[in-house]
Amino acid sequence: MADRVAAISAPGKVLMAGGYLILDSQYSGVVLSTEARFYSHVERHSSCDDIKVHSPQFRSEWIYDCNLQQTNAAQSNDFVHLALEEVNKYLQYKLSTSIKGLRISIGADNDFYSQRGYLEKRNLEATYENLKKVPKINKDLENINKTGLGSSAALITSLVGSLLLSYDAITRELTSSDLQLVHNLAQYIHCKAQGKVGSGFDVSAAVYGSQIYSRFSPAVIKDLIDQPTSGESIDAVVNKKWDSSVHKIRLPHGVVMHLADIEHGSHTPSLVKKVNEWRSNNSEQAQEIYSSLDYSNKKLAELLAALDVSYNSDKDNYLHALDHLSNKIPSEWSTDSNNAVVKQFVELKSTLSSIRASFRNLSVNAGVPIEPEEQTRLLDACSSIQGVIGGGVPGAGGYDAIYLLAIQSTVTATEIERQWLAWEELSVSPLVCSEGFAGIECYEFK
Ligand SMILES: Nc1ncnc2c1ncn2[C@@H]1O[C@H](COP(=O)(O)OP(=O)(O)OP(=O)(O)O)[C@@H](O)[C@H]1O
Ligand SMILES: C[C@@](O)(CCOP(=O)(O)O)CC(=O)O
Repeated sequence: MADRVAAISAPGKVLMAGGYLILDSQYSGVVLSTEARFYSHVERHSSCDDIKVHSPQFRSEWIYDCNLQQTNAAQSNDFVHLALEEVNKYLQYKLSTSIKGLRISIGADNDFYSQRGYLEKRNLEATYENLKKVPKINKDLENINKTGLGSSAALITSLVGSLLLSYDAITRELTSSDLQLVHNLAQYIHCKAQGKVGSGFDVSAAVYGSQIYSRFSPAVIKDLIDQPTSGESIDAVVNKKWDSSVHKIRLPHGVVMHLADIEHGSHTPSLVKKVNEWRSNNSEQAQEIYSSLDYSNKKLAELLAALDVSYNSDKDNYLHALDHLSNKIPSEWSTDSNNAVVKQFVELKSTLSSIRASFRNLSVNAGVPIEPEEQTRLLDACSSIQGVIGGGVPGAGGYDAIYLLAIQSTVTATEIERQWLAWEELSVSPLVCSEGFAGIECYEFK
């Protein structure tokens, strides 16, 4: 019997707008958290000292002694190990307690990993219906192929959160100071585990949910990254307010995100390296493209907020506008309407298309396939489906994935799925999750 149980989940992320720009703190990005979540369940047992971490999807268990040395032969998991070590140092310094006697279980919703192999083996197509029938936290994966939802950020965030909760370093209410602590600890642990300091939007989405994000200065965590850490040095960094900024947003009422995983992937760090090199050698041209991207990214954020206001101030008119648009193919949407909400939706459509145009411009000029031609053809075809507002390549782009925003309707969802599954140039398959809005949450373990 466990003496104590703590369980915290954290969502995945989709960076709709702001890829590359958000590496620079003067720009912001629009990031949505997903319904797909990562779960960490921690049991405390006074009858033992060792720590066992079980991951059914990785079909692995990692066992550590009370000095956090791994004692079993499983291939080490640096993300899990570092999270345990750093939280332990923090708790020893802050609460004079060491972590020991733990049974931890970590699992992710299926969308974090491609389920194609599992379905193929059963001669099933990757339709929404079949994907929804795959057993929750499916263990039967021959290969773990990530879909780009940010598994390591969600893993570290949920694990750090549930460890802190286990030792009462945060509360079940998840107050703003609790969230700040989980964010700051998870953020630097994730950077350290990945061996690079990115913008941190993935950990921020895992903690706070859908948001407009601008990054923290890397200098904030420099000491923790460059040197061996101690409880004192960790405490000095994690218990202060950082200079990142988070403004909550959500998708407007009646709008859903459709995500597709593309089999042919891209290596994000190489894309980032090439874009940064090009930017430093072509500063004037880069500034022009970054400014136009920034303009459209900000416009997107403004429109999402404005549509939310429109819905809350006059629901009938808003629903009427949605109904009107959902019955038309996108090329027939027109700003001529005298309905202000229709105009906002038409602007949303053209803003998504401007973001894509600027990304293509960046692709051509930097010589980096951010929206490769294959994705252009796919996105163009999807953008002409009735009820689809627009879409793009999330995050760093490349061949990994696409997202679409669409008016919520079964007819539209069915047509999107049909088109993806029939697409021949690329192997495209849907994920089942849409936007989730929320960040970390306590959950009851069943
Ligand atoms: N279910 C899991 N169980 C244990 N460890 C996991 C699990 N999921 C992810 N991890 C850890 O996260 C690491 C992957 O992190 P990495 O930073 O390479 O991917 P990522 O950028 O988060 O991927 P993506 O955004 O595509 O999901 C794995 O090597 C493993 O250590
Ligand atoms: C290119 C970049 O801005 C976004 C990468 O996003 P993703 O991992 O492709 O979802 C890098 C970063 O923000 O750390």
